[in-house]
Amino acid sequence: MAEGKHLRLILHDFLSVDECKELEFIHKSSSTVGYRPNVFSTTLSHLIATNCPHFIIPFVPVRERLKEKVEEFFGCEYELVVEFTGLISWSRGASIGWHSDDNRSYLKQRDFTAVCYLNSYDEDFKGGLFHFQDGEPTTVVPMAGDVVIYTADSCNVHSVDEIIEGERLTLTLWFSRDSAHDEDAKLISLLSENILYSSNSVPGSKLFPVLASSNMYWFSPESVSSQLSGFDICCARILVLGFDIYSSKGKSSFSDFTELLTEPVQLARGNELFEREFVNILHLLQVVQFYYWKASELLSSGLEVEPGEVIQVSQSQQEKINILKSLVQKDHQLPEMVFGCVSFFKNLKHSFDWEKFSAAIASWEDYTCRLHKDLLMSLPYWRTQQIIYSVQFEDT
Ligand SMILES: O=C(O)CCC(=O)C(=O)O
Ligand SMILES: [Fe+2]
Repeated sequence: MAEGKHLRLILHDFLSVDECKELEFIHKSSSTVGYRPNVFSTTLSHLIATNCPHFIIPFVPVRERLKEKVEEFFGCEYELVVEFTGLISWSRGASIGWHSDDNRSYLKQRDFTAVCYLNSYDEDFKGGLFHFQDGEPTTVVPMAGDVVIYTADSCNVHSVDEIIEGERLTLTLWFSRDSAHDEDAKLISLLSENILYSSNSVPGSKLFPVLASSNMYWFSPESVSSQLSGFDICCARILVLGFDIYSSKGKSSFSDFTELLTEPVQLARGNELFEREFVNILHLLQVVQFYYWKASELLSSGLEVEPGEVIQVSQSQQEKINILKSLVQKDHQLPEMVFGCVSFFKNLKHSFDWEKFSAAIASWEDYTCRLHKDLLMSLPYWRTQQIIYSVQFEDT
């Protein structure tokens, strides 16, 4: 049992670089606008709701190791349940003042907190230092792979400085002694519904994401909460990387852009249009984010790649691209201010390659199929044990 009043633990390099990057990929392709201004989040139940239950697989070993650490440090082996797991990112303007994590009546079940940093102070974002009000250490500098663990009560009052630039990303978990707040039980029940009553039960079936309601993706600047300002975050994450989005649908259906994004879309860059269609904007976003996650190894993956045809954007296609752009972002500077980190995007814009992008499509399919297979094999064990854990299979 740890000593002292301010029970806290800081572990360096608890997560590997690969684990951080994979979770970053999941967040950047699945997040919704969060519970506070300039905050975005990805919960596990949201992944299930948007037909991406397989994205839960990369969380499993990390959750397991964190729970073990917390139980060991606080001397409560086998007593805790995970109450909440989420990827949370904060962009420019986000901050939180002094608080403890159980400071609302509906949060009293929270006993312990673990915050894993998935990217780094100064490199990926500016601002965003973490402070404890009392005791040592007073300041934690977020660095990718590090984790800070503390009691959720008033012994560990803390705050986070305002983000000045970039997007600060964490994997945050809360643990509880109260089994009525067990996240696993809820997730297993949602997973069972998702898998058992859909075509997702077929191994190798293609898993395409399904969009949640459009307001979950609409970012509004603080104080203005209408569709007169702001932007769609799925589109914006693609546009800030220097791409354009094309939908072949006629102008008449542009009146409701949200409908448009649930239908097939294509990717353009400069005056080039990639001919292959994606089933919806989330599918396109996943592949684009996958490209940037895996860029350095894509052409050596050994997968058979069907090269996508690239054609010149015609004038009428360009018009549709422009109309769509003006619908999904009311203010052109805002997305770059929210998601941008100037030096990073400058480098990205120069190194894009369509051949690699075709490889990313094949590699993304392979990746999702592997996760899906893992999920289908694990779920029966999870259902029996009522716990989400890493099941060891002989051939994997
Ligand atoms: O992200 C962090 O460093 C801590 C965030 C926090 O205090 C909270 O979400 O309650
Ligand atoms: Fe907190």
